Amino acid sequence: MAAKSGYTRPRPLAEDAAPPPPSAVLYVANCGPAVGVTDADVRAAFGAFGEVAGVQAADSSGARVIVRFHEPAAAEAAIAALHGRPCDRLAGRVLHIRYSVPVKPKAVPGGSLPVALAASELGIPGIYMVEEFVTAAEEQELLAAVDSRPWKSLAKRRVQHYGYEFLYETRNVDSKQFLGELPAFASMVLEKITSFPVVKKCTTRLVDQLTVNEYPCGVGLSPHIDTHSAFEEMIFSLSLAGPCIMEFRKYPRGSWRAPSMVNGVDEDISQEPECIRKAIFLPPRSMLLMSGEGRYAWHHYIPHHKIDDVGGRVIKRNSRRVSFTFRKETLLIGFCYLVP
Ligand SMILES: O=C(O)CCC(=O)C(=O)O
Ligand SMILES: [Fe+2]
Repeated sequence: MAAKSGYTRPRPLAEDAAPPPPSAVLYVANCGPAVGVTDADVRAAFGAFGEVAGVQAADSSGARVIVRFHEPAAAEAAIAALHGRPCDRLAGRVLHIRYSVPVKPKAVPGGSLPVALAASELGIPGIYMVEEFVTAAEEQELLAAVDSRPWKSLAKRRVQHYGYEFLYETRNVDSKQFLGELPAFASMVLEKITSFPVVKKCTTRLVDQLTVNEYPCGVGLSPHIDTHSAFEEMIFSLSLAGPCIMEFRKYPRGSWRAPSMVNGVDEDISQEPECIRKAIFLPPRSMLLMSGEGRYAWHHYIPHHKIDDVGGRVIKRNSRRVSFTFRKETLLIGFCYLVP
């Protein structure tokens, strides 16, 4: 019996819910090869009510089938005659018959979510993105610099930490363990950061901690907010080598819980209850600034996709993505502010 009919069982009905609308397609339970009923038997039994267009397995149980008539009237007559009654043509077997419903197409992850190409389209206060923040030559230099240094392997990606070690277990920095100044290879980025369009004044150094993340093709990052108490307001993230989609999620008060850590990796809670979702495309060499509401009230998340739909254009993540995330540890006193 052929599978993949494109139809399935109607959901169990609440008492006051409307039943599936009448159609020419029936979902028939207690019927199929697992209970000794062949395709030909089904055709013979249902053919008495009209021409049968097809008989297919409803699922892998072997005991539920989809019967498609050409005419809805035939399906109606079959339900009236056979549902819940012994069927003579099937040796007295009692069938349970309902109208079937089409299988809902599986959503492409993030597929329905429009992806902004600019922060202004995203409309989250405090999120800014500058394209071509570094040149292609600078990008190559930065990649060569980190590739000549030791990576630390996590479950799905590799990281390097500078300034302060980031402790994934506590989502905090080890402020007692100063690893030293940010490396020389990062100074060109640091200079550019101080002239980032919205960053106006800074009484101390703007950033003092750098996490380099290397994501293999298709690997993302679970939804999180960088610990409020560990880092100051501005978090900069430079994308190199490959693009990604960054999704932002704002959860209604109280409905979000922090993902727990499993072997040093965030538990995937991407299927949590309703939230407002927005997404932006981060091309290689772009710099993202998360500040204010965008940094404190929205979780950021990189979906684990190999292919993304960006405004109808299919973007393949066929290379690694390396990000440089610059933050400021909260220990030192000083402040920077943003031009509104
Ligand atoms: O890879 C990125 O751009 C973001 C990294 C990030 O959110 C983090 O390390 O906390
Ligand atoms: Fe983050």
